Amino acid sequence: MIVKSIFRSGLFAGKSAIVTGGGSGIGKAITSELLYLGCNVMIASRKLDRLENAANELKTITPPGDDQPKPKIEFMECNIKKEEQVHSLISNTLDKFGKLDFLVNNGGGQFYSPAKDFSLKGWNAVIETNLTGTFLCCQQAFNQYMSEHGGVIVNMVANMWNGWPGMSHSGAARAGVENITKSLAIEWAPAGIRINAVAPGSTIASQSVKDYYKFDIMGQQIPRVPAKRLGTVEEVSAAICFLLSPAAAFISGETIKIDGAQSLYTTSIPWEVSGRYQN
Ligand SMILES: CCCCC/C=C/C(=O)SCCNC(=O)CCNC(=O)[C@H](O)C(C)(C)COP(=O)(O)OP(=O)(O)OC[C@H]1O[C@@H](n2cnc3c(N)ncnc32)[C@H](O)[C@@H]1OP(=O)(O)O
Ligand SMILES: NC(=O)C1=CN([C@@H]2O[C@H](COP(=O)(O)OP(=O)(O)OC[C@H]3O[C@@H](n4cnc5c(N)ncnc54)[C@H](OP(=O)(O)O)[C@@H]3O)[C@@H](O)[C@H]2O)C=CC1
Repeated sequence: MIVKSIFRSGLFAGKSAIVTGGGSGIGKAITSELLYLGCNVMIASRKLDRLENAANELKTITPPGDDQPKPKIEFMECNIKKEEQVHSLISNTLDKFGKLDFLVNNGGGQFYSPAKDFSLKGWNAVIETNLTGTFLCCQQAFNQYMSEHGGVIVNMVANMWNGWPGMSHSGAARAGVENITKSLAIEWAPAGIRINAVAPGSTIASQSVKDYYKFDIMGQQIPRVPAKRLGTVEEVSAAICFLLSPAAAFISGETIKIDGAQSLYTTSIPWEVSGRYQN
């Protein structure tokens, strides 16, 4: 997978980024585009073998142009739910690259379930992954580096604007991420930090979605999207690179929806309200 970019070759030359969940799906597309633009990238998540495979695949990416230095890709295991592992992710990245300009909090996920069936363990797993994990990465990046040097952070949320029936744990977590994005945009502005979020519709045809959700959850969505098509991982990556770039120098605390106007039109899951609720 090599994502070409509409951005200027060398735009991020010499910069350094962390992409959580960078070994698959949207995260892999972001990593690919950052490398193409000259940025050194650390990818991190729970599954080391997948990270290693992705790093081997993506290490061949070279920015176009004879005068462009070749960016480096590194990988490490990190469960973003675990504070000590997040601490190590930031400190190892600083050891490898000497700096941390960009943090992309892409790692996350959930499982489909009616709210009445959640176990507390399942609820906590999703909140800790998406909300607490994103917060820990922001906090460690700030405390170990960005408080002194500035930086840019992009958080991943989802189409939870009208609730997220069937994924209400994740909707709650993502709404929390959207709100903390605003709080930190204000608290950390004096340090020269910008922090924004992107909200893909439930329509980004990543390989993992196809693998994980056994029924055709994506195909069902197409009639519910005004654009009448699914989105691509490259379209999410492009929005993130825009937010990381100087083109977005005066944008902070904002969330960009990448959903072909889906969120204006329907809820994000084909959920039918089928009669009166029965206990
Ligand atoms: C129309 C909508 C389309 C989709 C739009 C959105 C797409 C995406 O978000 S793309 C991302 C696709 N990938 C995923 O969503 C990842 C899949 N989920 C996971 O990897 C994990 O479940 C997790 C990240 C959400 C949590 O992982 P972890 O912290 O390691 O927790 P465990 O897997 O150990 O599970 C703990 C606990 O949670 C309950 N649980 C987990 N899976 C399910 C399930 N499929 N159904 C019901 N409950 C589940 C369960 O209680 C687990 O405990 P145990 O029973 O003791 O295992
Ligand atoms: N595809 C879509 O339509 C949408 C996706 N999103 C969100 O975008 C992000 C990327 O999704 P997508 O690429 O489609 O799916 P993926 O499943 O490919 O991406 C999720 C990534 O998060 C990583 N991850 C999950 N839990 C943890 C954890 N505890 N610690 C560290 N890393 C973790 C996974 O790696 P590993 O398993 O190795 O830990 C994986 O690389 C996710 O947050 C997803 O929820 C939001 C809206 C819609």
